[in-house]
Amino acid sequence: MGLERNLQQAKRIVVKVGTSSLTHANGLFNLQAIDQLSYTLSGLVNEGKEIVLVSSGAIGVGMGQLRLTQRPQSIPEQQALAAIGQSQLMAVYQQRFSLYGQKISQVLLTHDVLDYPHSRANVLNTFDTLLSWGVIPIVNENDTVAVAELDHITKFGDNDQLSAIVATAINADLLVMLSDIAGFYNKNPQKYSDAQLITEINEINEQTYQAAEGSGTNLGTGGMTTKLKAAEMMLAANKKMILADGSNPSIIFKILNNAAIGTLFAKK
Ligand SMILES: Nc1ncnc2c1ncn2[C@@H]1O[C@H](COP(=O)(O)OP(=O)(O)O)[C@@H](O)[C@H]1O
Ligand SMILES: N[C@@H](CCC(=O)OP(=O)(O)O)C(=O)O
Repeated sequence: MGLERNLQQAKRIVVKVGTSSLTHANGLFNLQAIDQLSYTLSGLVNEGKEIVLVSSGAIGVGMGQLRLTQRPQSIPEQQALAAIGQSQLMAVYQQRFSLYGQKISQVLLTHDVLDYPHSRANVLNTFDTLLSWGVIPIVNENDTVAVAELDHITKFGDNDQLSAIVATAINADLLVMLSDIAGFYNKNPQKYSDAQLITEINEINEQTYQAAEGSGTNLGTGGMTTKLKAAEMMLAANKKMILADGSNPSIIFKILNNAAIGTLFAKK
């Protein structure tokens, strides 16, 4: 028997959306997904929820603008693409959210700013103020500066872990991670047709990581490994995370009504 989900009680919610949910394979906007996302998150704010959106997509949108079909290998080119794509992404969000009278804001962060007390306090004060005003902060990694000295390949461009860092720092009740897949499977479903969806995970161990592989697309970055790391952070903070299919973001309404959707990560 799984846990009672009890997600209707979640008040402060972080929603993370990956590149693969926001853009088509050719790098152009998935307008249906963005429209649904704007509508859904605005509706939740109207219900009294506090919503933070962690949105990837800057590099993918930048690639679409320059008509590139392959993600460049070099970090400076990826950073330049992110700089191009981020403003375009925000322009589209601004337009779509304004249809619902919803105010949004841009918050660009690096993973480490929450490690230092001074910058952490500034970031948390900003989030608290925006949320108290009913504004949705739209967070992305500050890709121009986000190159960790030692291991930029895994640290650069990882909004999965950033979303969990933000969710735990602002004491969110729930992280909803939307991806291009229905949830966490016992093996990579892009490779194995008999892979099975796991509906609930209470503990993450070596075996869980063994089932997680990299991204299936040209645009996604972390694949399942970084999503599991995010889930591990949420569990350690005794918070919940749901991993679900983001092709139709209004799925969040069903998730908050405790429908049996996606994979729930929660401590027993
Ligand atoms: N065990 C697994 N369960 C589900 N998906 C997996 C698994 N292992 C690897 N994957 C891959 O991870 C992909 C999702 O990660 P990613 O492409 O980075 O998405 P996003 O852009 O949403 O961050 C899936 O489409 C799938 O190809
Ligand atoms: N910050 C970068 C990428 C971040 C990232 O984690 O991408 P994804 O795996 O699609 O969630 C961007 O906006 O393109």
